[in-house]
Amino acid sequence: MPSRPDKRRPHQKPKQDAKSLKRKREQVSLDQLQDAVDQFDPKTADTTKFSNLPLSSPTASGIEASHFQAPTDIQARAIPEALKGRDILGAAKTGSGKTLAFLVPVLEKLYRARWTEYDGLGALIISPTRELAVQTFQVLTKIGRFHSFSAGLVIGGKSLKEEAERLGRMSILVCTPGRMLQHLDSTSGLQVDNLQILVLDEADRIMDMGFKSAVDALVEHLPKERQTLLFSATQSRKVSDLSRLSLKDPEYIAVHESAAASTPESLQQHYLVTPLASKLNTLYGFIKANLKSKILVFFSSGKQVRFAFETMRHLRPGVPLYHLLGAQKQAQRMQITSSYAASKQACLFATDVVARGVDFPSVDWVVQVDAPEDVDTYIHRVGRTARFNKDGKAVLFLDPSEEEGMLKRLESKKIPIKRVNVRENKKQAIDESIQSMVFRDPALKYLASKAFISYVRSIHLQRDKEIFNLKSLDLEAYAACLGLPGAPIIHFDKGEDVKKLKNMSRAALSDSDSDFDSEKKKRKVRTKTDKMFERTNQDVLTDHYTKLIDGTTDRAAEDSEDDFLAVKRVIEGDDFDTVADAKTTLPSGTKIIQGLGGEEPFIVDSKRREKMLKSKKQMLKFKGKGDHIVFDDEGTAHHPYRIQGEEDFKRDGSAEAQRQKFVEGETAKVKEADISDKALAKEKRREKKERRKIREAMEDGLAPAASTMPRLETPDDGEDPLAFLASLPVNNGVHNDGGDSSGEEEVEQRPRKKAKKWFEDDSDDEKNRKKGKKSKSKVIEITEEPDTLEDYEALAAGLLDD
Ligand SMILES: Nc1ncnc2c1ncn2[C@@H]1O[C@H](COP(=O)(O)OP(=O)(O)OP(=O)(O)O)[C@@H](O)[C@H]1O
Repeated sequence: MPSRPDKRRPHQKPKQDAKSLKRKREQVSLDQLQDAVDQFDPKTADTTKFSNLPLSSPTASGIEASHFQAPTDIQARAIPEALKGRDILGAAKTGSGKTLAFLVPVLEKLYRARWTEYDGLGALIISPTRELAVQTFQVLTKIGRFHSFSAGLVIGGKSLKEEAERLGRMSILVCTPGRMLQHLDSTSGLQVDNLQILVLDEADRIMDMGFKSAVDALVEHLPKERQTLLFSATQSRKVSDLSRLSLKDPEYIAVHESAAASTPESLQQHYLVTPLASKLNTLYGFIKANLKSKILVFFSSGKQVRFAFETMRHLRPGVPLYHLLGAQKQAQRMQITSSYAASKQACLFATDVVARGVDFPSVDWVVQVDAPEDVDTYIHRVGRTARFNKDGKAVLFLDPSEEEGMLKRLESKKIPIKRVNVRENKKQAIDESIQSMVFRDPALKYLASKAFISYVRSIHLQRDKEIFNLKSLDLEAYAACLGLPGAPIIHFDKGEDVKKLKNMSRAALSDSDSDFDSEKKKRKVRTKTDKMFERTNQDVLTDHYTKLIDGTTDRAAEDSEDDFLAVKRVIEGDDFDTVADAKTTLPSGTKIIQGLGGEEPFIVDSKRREKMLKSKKQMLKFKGKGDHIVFDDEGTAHHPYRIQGEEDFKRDGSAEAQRQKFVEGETAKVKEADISDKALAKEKRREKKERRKIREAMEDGLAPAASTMPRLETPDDGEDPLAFLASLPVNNGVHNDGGDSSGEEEVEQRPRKKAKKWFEDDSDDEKNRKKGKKSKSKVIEITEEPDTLEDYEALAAGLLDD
């Protein structure tokens, strides 16, 4: 029997063949690509076009689709070296295209390694700020659109768990250092053992004091066998930094070293000398004179930014105003960044959070109201304009005391800067408007004091004392220009902390300018009280700050912020002359316990003292020493009799005289008691008489006259129960119709029952009275129990009468 042909085999074979053929073809092209890279010599090769570079087709297509044609200097030199697998230290002016210089090698490295999502993390790109990380990620998604890698952004703003779930399958991550470290420490699915390439954008910033610990810890997680690329406009060749990152024989590519300056030639740089107290006037005048421009204004801290923004906003200069600082929420930061980026004419007040790397299109002016901490910061700030061969202008405001030192520093880096003066007719004075605004708005006053404190603090912590000298600044005038009635007194910390702070860059010191700051915040445990205090201060001035602003603060007042919950003053018992005095002085609810032995009163004004109150042992001293007393046969307590000594007895006079004195005293006491007893008996008799009259009137069916009614305690509702009773038809006895007894009936019956509680039978009595006969009953009606001796006598007499 002929065997049946296997129909599956012929089908499978071509498929397998096609797959292996495809794989083979890919391998061949990868080998060719690798050969091209190896043979590419940037010094001799033509690098004027991207198409001349040895790049894979997905990367080349991505670059073309993003409309990049010719590589910039840094790109032309760095990309071929990086493609060869070398570590790079890249330094190029701001806006010269460094982002592409490291993104292209990243894509190519993973492409040539045929990286898949199952290989773990292949490339890690670290940025110092969230804004820069977002921007880098956007460029990556643009030029990498024809690749099949998965890429992620790790900058915080979402929950760690939410981010962690997605990290496991990412091939490329763009991150900020602090957040990435958190994931490396806690996210189990994140596999970094295979990491191929590490990139540090703005490397000098990432390697400085502010990020030092985070970066060192982060690098410890990564494998040593990897390629490392470091890029910045202000790159250093510090050996210590290179060893920290285990760079191997790195290629130093600096495209501006031979050039005249480290800033773009298309950038016009100016400075003007304006005293610290006039800076806001000058800024306002500047904005008013450049309403058709896109302006970026730098301040040294978030507090400065907020104060300037809030005041200028009220003055309506005639251009959209934005403000950006690290303390804002991530979504708000992103929204402001994109709104400002899209604007043609606008003014953004910002901290150094956007000083580095951020690529706002077409910024006309960069204004530095507060001087930068060093020349590098200056270069990065002014680098937000005149990007990629476009024109741009920058102006730096300097206090007269800062001029000399700052110019010296700028000259050392060959920065061409010219002095300019503000035209008289362009000067604006907004001091008075600010003063009245601050006077009216306590929140603004609070902000002004914070701005003052943070500025003075930042100057105090500056490392370069040749430029920044606190003593030469007119702080009173500065406080006045912020609308404050006087310069707040500031106490600076001493010792270790200051040393640490001085080593830190000012960017790191300003509020949350970077990822580092959020790390600092995380480390500091904030209690509910802290949060409550922060909240309170947002719109209400505390006493402390009122004093601070009024300039009346002293060290004790300063300290009050620290001991928010501490007992300010312990009230001692002897703070008051009498207990009554204490009661009127202390808040209601305070307990005061007077010791029996004449001790000072115990005042319960705190939890601790209240607790003490519960301790019997502690309270013993307030009970006094106790007195010895005896009880007589009648149970009355009195001091025990003691036999008087003979001498004491003689001192009181003769025995007869003492006896007489005693008799007289006792007689007087008896007389006194007799008078009061008689008065009491008289009153009782009168009451008894009145009660009898009422009873008789009721029994005869007559309402008693109001005047004859005895005064009874009225219930709370003010109704006299007797008056109520009198208004009812008197039934001459118990009303009972045999039906349901209503409430009224109950009320009616009650007094009768009470009055006759001792009655044996009232029917006979009634009959006898009606017949005018004298009752023969032996039962005597006793309406009241006898109280006094006289009552008993009267009762006895009645019995005898019978
Ligand atoms: N080859 C290129 N062709 C055209 N434009 C380019 C090219 N490379 C970069 N650019 C543009 O130049 C601008 C600046 O690029 P990039 O942000 O990479 O500069 P940078 O050197 O990183 O600046 P910084 O030092 O401020 O971070 C961007 O708008 C970018 O789109």
